[in-house]
Amino acid sequence: MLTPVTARANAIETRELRKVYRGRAVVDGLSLTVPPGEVFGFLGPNGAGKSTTVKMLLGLVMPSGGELRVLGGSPADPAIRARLGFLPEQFRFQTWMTGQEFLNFHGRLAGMKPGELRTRVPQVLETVGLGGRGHEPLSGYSKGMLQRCGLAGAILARPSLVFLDEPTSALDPIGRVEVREIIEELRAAGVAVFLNSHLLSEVEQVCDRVAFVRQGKVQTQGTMRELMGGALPVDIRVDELNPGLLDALARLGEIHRQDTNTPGRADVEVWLEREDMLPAVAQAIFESGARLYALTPRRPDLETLFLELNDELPAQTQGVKSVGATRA
Ligand SMILES: Nc1ncnc2c1ncn2[C@@H]1O[C@H](COP(=O)(O)OP(=O)(O)OP(=O)(O)O)[C@@H](O)[C@H]1O
Repeated sequence: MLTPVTARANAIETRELRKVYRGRAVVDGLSLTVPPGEVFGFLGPNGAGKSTTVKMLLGLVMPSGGELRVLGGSPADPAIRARLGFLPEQFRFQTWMTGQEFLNFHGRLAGMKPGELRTRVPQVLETVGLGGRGHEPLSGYSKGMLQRCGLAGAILARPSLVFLDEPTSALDPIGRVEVREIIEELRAAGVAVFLNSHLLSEVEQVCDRVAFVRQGKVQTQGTMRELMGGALPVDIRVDELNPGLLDALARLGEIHRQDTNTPGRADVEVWLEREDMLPAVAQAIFESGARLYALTPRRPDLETLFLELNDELPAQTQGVKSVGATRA
C-alpha cells in the first residue's frame, strides 16, 4: 500500500513495481520513496532496469504489477504530466529549429501561454548558459550546447519533479559544475530531481540520497553516510604486510583490499568504525615493526560502494550507470 496522499505528496513512491518483458522481470518488486524537493541518484550496472523504471514513472511504459505514484497521482494524468520535466539521454532534437523555437514548441506542448513563454524562454536559456544563442539553429549547436538546450526544455515549464538522464555526458568540467549549480537551485526551489548519471563523483556531490538497483530490485538506498554504514575507509602503505600486522588490523577494522605484488611495498585498505581508531592503527603498524609510508583516511565514496555491491557480479555486467539511496 502506498502512503495516503497528503497536502505535499512524495515526489515519487513505488511499491513492488514490476515490468516483465518476454517472461523476464526486468524490474522486479522495486520500492522507492523520493520526498518532495530531494535530489535522488538512481544507480546500477547496465541492464539493471533503471531506464525501464524511469519510463514507468513517466507513464511511457505500463507496469506489469505493483503500485506507483508520481507527485501524488498517476503519470497518465495530464495534470501530473504537466508538472514533470524530462531530459532523456538521447534526445532527438528538431535541428531545423532555433533554440528559442525548440523551447517555444516544447513550452506550448506543456500548455504554456505565449505571454509566459516570452519571458520564460530567455530566462531558461540564460540559466543553462545559452543566453544570446537562442536565435541560432540547433543544427549549429555543439553536443554540449544541445545538452544544455535539452536541460532548458526539462525545466522550462517549472516542473515539480525533473528526471535527468546523464545530464552532463557531453559537457566539459565547467559545464558540469554549472549543471550541478542548476540542480542545487532546483532543490532550493523545492523541485525534486531524479538523477541518472554514471559520474559517481558528481552524484555524490549533488544527491541527498542514492539508490542502487540491480536485476530490477533496489539493493540498497540511503544517504551516503547511511550507505557506508558510518564506516571510514583508510588506505595504508607499508614496506611489508607481515601476518602480525594483518591480524592487528583485522582486530581494529574490516580488511577490504590488500596488494603485496610490489617488492618492498604493500597496500591495504581497512574500514574503521570510527575516526578515533586511527591512532590505534598507527600504533599497531609501529608495533609490528613495519615501516609506514602512508595512512590516509578516505571520505566514503560511491565508487567504492558500487564496486563492493557488485563484487559478485559477472564482469560483463559491471558497467556503471545511475538514474537518484536504504539498504533494502
Ligand atoms: N522494450 C523492451 N523489450 C524487451 N526487453 C527490454 C525492453 N526494454 C528493456 N528491456 C530489457 O530490460 C533490461 C533492463 O533494461 P534497462 O534499459 O531498463 O536497463 P538500464 O539499467 O537502464 O541499463 P543501461 O545502464 O545500460 O542503460 C535489459 O535486459 C533490457 O534488454
